[in-house]
Amino acid sequence: MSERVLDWSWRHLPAVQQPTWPVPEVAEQATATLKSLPGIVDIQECDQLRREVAAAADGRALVLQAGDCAERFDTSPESTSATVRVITRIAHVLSRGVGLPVVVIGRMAGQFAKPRSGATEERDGVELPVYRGDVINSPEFTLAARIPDPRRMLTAHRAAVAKLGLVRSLNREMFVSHEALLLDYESALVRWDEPSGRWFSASGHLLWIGERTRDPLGAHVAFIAQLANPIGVKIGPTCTVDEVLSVIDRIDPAGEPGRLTLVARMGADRIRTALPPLLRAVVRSGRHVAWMCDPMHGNTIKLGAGRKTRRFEDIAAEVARFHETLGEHGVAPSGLHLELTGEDVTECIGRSPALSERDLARRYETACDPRLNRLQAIRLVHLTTRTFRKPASRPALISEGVLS
Ligand SMILES: O=C[C@H](O)[C@H](O)COP(=O)(O)O
Ligand SMILES: C=C(OP(=O)(O)O)C(=O)O
Ligand SMILES: [Mn+2]
Repeated sequence: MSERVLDWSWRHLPAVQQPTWPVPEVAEQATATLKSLPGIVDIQECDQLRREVAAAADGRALVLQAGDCAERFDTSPESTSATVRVITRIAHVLSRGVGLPVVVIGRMAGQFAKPRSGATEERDGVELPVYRGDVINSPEFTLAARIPDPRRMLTAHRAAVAKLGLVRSLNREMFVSHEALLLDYESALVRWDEPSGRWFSASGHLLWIGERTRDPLGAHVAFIAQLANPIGVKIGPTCTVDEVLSVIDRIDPAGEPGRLTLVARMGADRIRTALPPLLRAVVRSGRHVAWMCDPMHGNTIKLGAGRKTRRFEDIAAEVARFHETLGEHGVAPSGLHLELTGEDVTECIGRSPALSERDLARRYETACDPRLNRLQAIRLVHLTTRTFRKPASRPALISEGVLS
């Protein structure tokens, strides 16, 4: 990390979920331009966030990371304001409810790239390349919209700068984050900090690696390991003990406080079996990371018409079971990772606040995954404060055999 030459050997490692640009020269021009542009965030703020995540890892604070699944270039300022307002509000509810300071991080100002389950999408017998986020293509169901366009990387930079300005005018302590998925974009926004002798990503304060790109031997992990920013890694129910320990070794070899957050996204029905072996292995290995709960991505279901939704009850149950599991292992819960919007959308269903399958047609506006609306987000955080518990002490757990 302290060499002034960035290691590009990750370019030779397997990189999944990348677009094939139709004209590679246009992509090269776009990334050359990106490299010459000012960064979006500075390293002092990234360092500040790392210290705050370290407090969350120690149980002295909580992190609330939230925003759209797929952020759009053309999100209106009114819609952004509504989302920042609801995030700010639930951060207060959480803070008051658990009696800890809450660190607020938007999935914003750069959340423009989406990993997908399939390369194509079919509608009425027509098959087109899948939408991969505004930085790559556009969601309209036409061939022209779905062809990857590398010039979108420059639009993403402009949109992120504008969004960060707006977000900061609404909530000055707020940080921004996104999935570091599109390696051409991310690598063009790496900057050198001369005073501290470190490389960092100027594309967002915290970057995370998704469930589909967390291969410890893959390009994403090798790339991100060189950056000084706080880093998140999503872990799903198929993650093995070896994988999680290897990811920690690669991204946080020095055990730096606040450096690494593991974001569990297991699903309400799998968290009680999938998370304990990983937690135990990490605790026993003596590594100290922050543990957050993403109760969204393990609970996506597809309804008849192919529309994705999530049941509010499953989301709330996963948070409760996350708290229960961490409590049993003497580990402090470090916070929540949510997909939400301040708009009154009808994308997730549930009994309270009541929304049924029939309501989905009314305001289903997400470009990728179903988000909590304002009332659902507020209700979820109230429920979260009820099941949150500070961990019992380690010696008690060892004598009970939980950590033996
Ligand atoms: O946001 C997460 C992923 O991009 C999303 O869950 C994948 O969705 P898909 O299964 O529709 O491709
Ligand atoms: C793609 C996402 O999540 P995961 O990698 O956990 O599926 C996401 O956060 O939108
Ligand atoms: Mn998503």
